[in-house]
Amino acid sequence: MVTARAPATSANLGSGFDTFGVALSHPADTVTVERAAETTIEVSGAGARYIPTDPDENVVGAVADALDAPAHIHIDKGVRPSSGLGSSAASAAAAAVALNDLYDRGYSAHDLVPVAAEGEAVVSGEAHADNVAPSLLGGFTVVRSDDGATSVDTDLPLVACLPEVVVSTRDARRVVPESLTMAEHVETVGNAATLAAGMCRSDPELVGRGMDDPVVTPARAELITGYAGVREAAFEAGATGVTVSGAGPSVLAVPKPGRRREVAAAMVEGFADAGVGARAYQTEVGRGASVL
Ligand SMILES: Nc1ncnc2c1ncn2[C@@H]1O[C@H](COP(=O)(O)OP(=O)(O)OP(=O)(O)O)[C@@H](O)[C@H]1O
Ligand SMILES: N[C@@H](CCO)C(=O)O
Repeated sequence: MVTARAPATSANLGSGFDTFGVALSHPADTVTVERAAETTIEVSGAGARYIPTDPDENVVGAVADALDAPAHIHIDKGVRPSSGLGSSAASAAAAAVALNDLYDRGYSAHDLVPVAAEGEAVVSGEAHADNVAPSLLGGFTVVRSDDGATSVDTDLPLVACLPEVVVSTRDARRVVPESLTMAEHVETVGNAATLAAGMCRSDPELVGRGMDDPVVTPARAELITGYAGVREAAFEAGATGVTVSGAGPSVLAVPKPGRRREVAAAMVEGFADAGVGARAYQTEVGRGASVL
């Protein structure tokens, strides 16, 4: 029997749509695997009743197939599904690490990125790696379709505020604009490059400034009740940048040093003002998945 933990993640970071991601130090999923003739799945924890146990519908079933590693798989969810915090990716990453160890496959964390991404295809129809890469590798990650993932360790406090509403990735992808102007392209590239430089320097001011995105985030913000008020409240409380986490509904903020608690409280209050319950994780950029 092998148990692995894989962290929640926040994809996009505004300017890096489908490209950037970070691992959060918490929350996380924990997956325990035992050799079996056929894969079976059991789920407990946050939102467990919304998660299918059929291996054809759960991300970990696709991971077990990809590794040719049938097992009884128990998923303990710390990351609520449809949260924008990479819930399905956390299960896929933890299962990949646990099954790799159980069956002595010898793959590296980088090798496991496309394996865990097969799990994501079960949920969204596409093998996106922008959540599984940070969940496996930790730190700040950049994924490109043709050459895997690059990761950078960084030291950065974060607040991830999860409201009690559900936005599915499928719905959030439907509102993504099909085109952008040259001016929007130039602004986005400038912001993304600023953010990446900020991550390399562990500089919350640069990261926050680079999170602005004139294209995808405004369209998705419309799906999140209270987003504008939450954003404003976070800035007033000392955030350097605020954006939609992944496909939403979570909202991610980078607090100035020493302001994390205030930013978290302001975001919860911002959602409350819009009549929406929410919880805020006071977290930071963390490590990737590991066997416990
Ligand atoms: N092991 C799993 N954990 C969580 N969700 C799963 C799992 N297997 C299948 N799913 C399904 O995936 C969907 C949730 O995935 P979705 O991509 O919408 O949310 P998310 O992973 O929290 O978000 P995001 O990728 O935006 O950060 C739900 O429909 C859920 O039933
Ligand atoms: N990059 C993806 C992350 C969610 O899976 C999106 O924003 O749609």
